[in-house]
Parts: sequence; C-alpha cells; structure tokens
Amino acid sequence: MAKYIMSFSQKTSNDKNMTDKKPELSDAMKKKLEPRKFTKNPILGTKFTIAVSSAKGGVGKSTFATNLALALKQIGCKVGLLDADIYGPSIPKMFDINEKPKSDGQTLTPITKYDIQCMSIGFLADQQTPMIWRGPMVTSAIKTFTQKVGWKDLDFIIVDMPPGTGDTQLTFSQEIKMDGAIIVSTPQEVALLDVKRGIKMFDKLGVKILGLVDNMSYFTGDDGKKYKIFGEGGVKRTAEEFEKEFLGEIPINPEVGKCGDEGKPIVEANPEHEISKIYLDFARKIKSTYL
Ligand SMILES: Nc1ncnc2c1ncn2[C@@H]1O[C@H](COP(=O)(O)OP(=O)(O)OP(=O)(O)O)[C@@H](O)[C@H]1O
Repeated sequence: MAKYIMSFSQKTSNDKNMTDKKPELSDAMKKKLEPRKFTKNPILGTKFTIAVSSAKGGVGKSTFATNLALALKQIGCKVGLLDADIYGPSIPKMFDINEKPKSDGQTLTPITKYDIQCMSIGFLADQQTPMIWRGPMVTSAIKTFTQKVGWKDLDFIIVDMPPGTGDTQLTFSQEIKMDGAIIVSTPQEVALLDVKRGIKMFDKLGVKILGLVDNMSYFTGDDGKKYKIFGEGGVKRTAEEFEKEFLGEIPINPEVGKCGDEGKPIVEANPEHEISKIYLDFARKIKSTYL
C-alpha cells in the first residue's frame, strides 16, 4: 500500500513539474482568457430601472413590487412592471391578467392594467406550465423583456426579481443599466442570512442598494398590541451592519394577501388603507430620489 502511495505521489509530483512549465499563450488565446467586459444597456422607453429583490423566497417581493408600482402611479409617475421571476411569475395573478401580449414580430407590446405597463413570462405560457429552462434560456428571456418590449415613456420600471443570487440577478446587474435595488425581507434569521448574501451580490456587481424594507414585521392584535412574531429589529440591524438605509416596516395585514389573490393589490383596491399609505411613503421617497 505504502509503495502504491509513494509511486502515486511521485507520479503527481512529476506531473506537477511538467505543468510548472507554462506554455506560451498566443495573443488570440490571451484575449479569450481576459475577463468578459459587459456593456450595461438601459431598458428602452424608461428613465429609471429599480429592482425589488431578496435572496429569500416568499418574503413579499412581488407584493411589494406591485404595490410600489401602483403607489408611484398614484403620485403621478409613469410606471412599468417587469416580472423577472421566470420560474414562478406572480404578476399575472396579482394583476389578474389573462391575455397574451401582441407582437409585430420584432417587439412585444406590454399589457397595460391599472395604468401600469406590465410584462411577464406568465403572459406567454399557460399559468400551470412549469418553465423547465436552463440558465441561457432565462438570460435570453430577460434580454427579450428588456430590449424587445415596447415600453413607452416610463419614469420607472419596477423589476420583480426571483429569489436567489442566480442567472437573473447576474444578467440584470451586468448587462442592464440598473439604477437601484430595494431589498425586501421578513425579520426571521433564516431570511436575513439570504438577504446578506443578496446585499453582498449587489455590492460586488456595482448595483446601488436604495435600502432595506422590513415586510411582515408585526401584526396588531384585537387588543391593539403589536406582536413581533418573526423577531424584532433584524432587518434594521442588517441595514446598519452593511451601512444601507433602512426604508421602513410593513406590518402583516390579511387584507394585503386577499387583495393580491383577487388580482387588485391593496394600493389600487383601497388607497386609503393604512398599508397603502405606507407604500405611498415609499413611493414618495423613490420619486424624490430620482425625479
Ligand atoms: N405585509 C403583508 N401582510 C400580509 N400578507 C403578506 C404581506 N406581504 C406579503 N404577503 C403575502 O405573503 C405571500 C408571499 O408574498 P409574495 O408572493 O409577494 O412573496 P415573494 O417574495 O414574491 O415570493 P416568491 O419568492 O415566491 O416570488 C403572499 O401570499 C402575499 O399575499
């Protein structure tokens, strides 16, 4: 056995000596090995592109993205909503859109609902059909949605990102001019771990993080008391740890879920609701940052 190991290590050290002599690379090969440089293209037809993201699933990204889009519209902005969640699109359900976008063979026309221009892979495929796609297909769908959709005269496109730190986030960060990202989280430690990964990803890829939102931070009981069932202050602490702005809290309110399920988000269904007013505050903050 020892003889075998000796001869094996001798062999590998001989191999190492062989590979130590690096072959001269041709100029063409050197060029091929250079890190790829990306050009960041703006989304045509819009002034500012804002991502709503969180590396964690189910924390309320789509709920936030739809309501923020509607709140921005309510304060006079022209808004588009791009559902970038290829594997689990939510916008068709949350906006109750069942039609397919028209195409002239070159450009897809976004579907306008509640005065918001919308695009989602869910408009093109049957709602119950799973998208069983590899990364390059996802990248190609995102390029279509950003470069081949007839977005018109928009102040903002709100991009509803999928969970994770994968192909979609990479394509947007490297190849699209992103003007900012809002990170949504719930206060549980398990969500915050993913959020920290998401913050580091955007920092590394040079996307400005506008701030963190604490969604489902508490619910108010019939006794009027606030119950912080998922823990307290975790999102704010994470914002401080990474020197990002803490944008605020959104409590748990069953009306939020009900409105989303019925295809008319709360800001559209009931603009006077206390939760709608919170979204309007976020929208004013975003508007004053950019316009
Ligand atoms: N503040 C809130 N109060 C009550 N329910 C909420 C609140 N925010 C989100 N929800 C509900 O939580 C569920 C998950 O929300 P949503 O689909 O927006 O999350 P997501 O992060 O986009 O999920 P995914 O990762 O699957 O895309 C939905 O049923 C939604 O209605």
